[in-house]
Amino acid sequence: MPEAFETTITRLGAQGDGEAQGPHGILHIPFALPGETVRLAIEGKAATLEAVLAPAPERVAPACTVFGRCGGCQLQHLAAPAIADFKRGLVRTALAHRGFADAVVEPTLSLAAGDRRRAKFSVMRLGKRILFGFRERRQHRLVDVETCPAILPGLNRLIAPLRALAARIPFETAMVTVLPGGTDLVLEGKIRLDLDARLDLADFAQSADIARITADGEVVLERHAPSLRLGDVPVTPAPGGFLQPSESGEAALVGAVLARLGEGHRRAVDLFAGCGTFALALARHLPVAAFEGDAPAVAALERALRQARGLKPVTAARRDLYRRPVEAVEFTADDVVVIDPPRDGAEAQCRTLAASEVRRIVAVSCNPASFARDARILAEAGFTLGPVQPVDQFAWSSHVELVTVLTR
Ligand SMILES: C[S@@+](CC[C@H](N)C(=O)[O-])C[C@H]1O[C@@H](n2cnc3c(N)ncnc32)[C@H](O)[C@@H]1O
Repeated sequence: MPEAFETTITRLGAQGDGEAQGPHGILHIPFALPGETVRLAIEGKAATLEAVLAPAPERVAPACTVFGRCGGCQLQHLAAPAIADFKRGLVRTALAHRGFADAVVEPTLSLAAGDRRRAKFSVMRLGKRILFGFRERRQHRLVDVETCPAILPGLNRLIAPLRALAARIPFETAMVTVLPGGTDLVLEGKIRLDLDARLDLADFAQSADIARITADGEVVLERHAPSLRLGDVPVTPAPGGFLQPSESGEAALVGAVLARLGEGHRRAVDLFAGCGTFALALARHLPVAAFEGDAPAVAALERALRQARGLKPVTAARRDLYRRPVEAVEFTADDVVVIDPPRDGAEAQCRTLAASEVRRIVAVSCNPASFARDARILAEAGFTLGPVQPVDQFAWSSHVELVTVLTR
């Protein structure tokens, strides 16, 4: 039997849930905000928000009708300035946890919501009914969506046609990326494509203006290259390959990296380079050695380099930087290193950087906790952490990125 409980929320936890002291320990209460008096239903350790008795001044009406059920957003009920403060706090806390309590953390650079160029939709078939949308928060169920305020209008326009396609072709997920050069569609789910299905996809590509369709790893059709410009070089990413989630986010991160390059370097080393977001911008200024683990991303970068004009020399190497980080002796004191690892961070790579002669590292991270761990390795080898810039390109989620520089 759930127990009714009234309390005041003390803080927002790392996942964006309100936290309060409950009868048997700390409670995590989704959609409750600090300072609010709330009525909860408690069952074991789980608390559900029943009513907000005294709302916080920062509470706002959510932008989406399925907010609260959909797993995509956690913070639509919080005003933008408070989200920016919360994310700055997440960075501060992660740094303090690793002994950087004195680090300068700048105000969050927040990018507008509604800009995301990629979405991964899931499909669930209930008899004749098709659910098409996003996973529910912490559930396997699906929230049927007709529109999403976090994504570009060009992506929203594809929801209805994709839902109709799902009634004819049994895919389980559809990842769509809207790029200036065309839309890329990646379908997955053990799809067997007979001739009729292939013709159907060709008609769909024509009517919905899709540039390329890939199904379970097979490029089924490419009407033209779904490309974007990175560092002003046309690049066609591999199907579903990593890209920054929005054009504005990409521009903000590239700008922040270039602003921290410093002077007098002979070469930039771009670690975890993807298909060249930073490498191609850096190559306007310096020769670049790019390293990346994903073979299709390296191939995309190499293809782009063959067409590029006016760049300094760039090498692109496929390398698993977890198992085989670039060794200390492969760097020189004249290198500036740019590093942008996945969420797990770059512990092994930072150990070889610590042992190298490198004096300047521009770090980009999507996980303040793994960044702080890796920065501690570098600090113990004499690096000083510069001002840290939080960047929020995932409006309404609890994610935050950061850019900074470490020097010695
Ligand atoms: C956060 S993304 C950054 C990509 C690129 N810097 C950009 O901004 O587009 C991290 C990149 O690390 C790559 N990656 C993941 N694990 C890796 C590994 N073990 N070794 C090398 N690269 C890896 C991913 O393929 C992805 O391209």
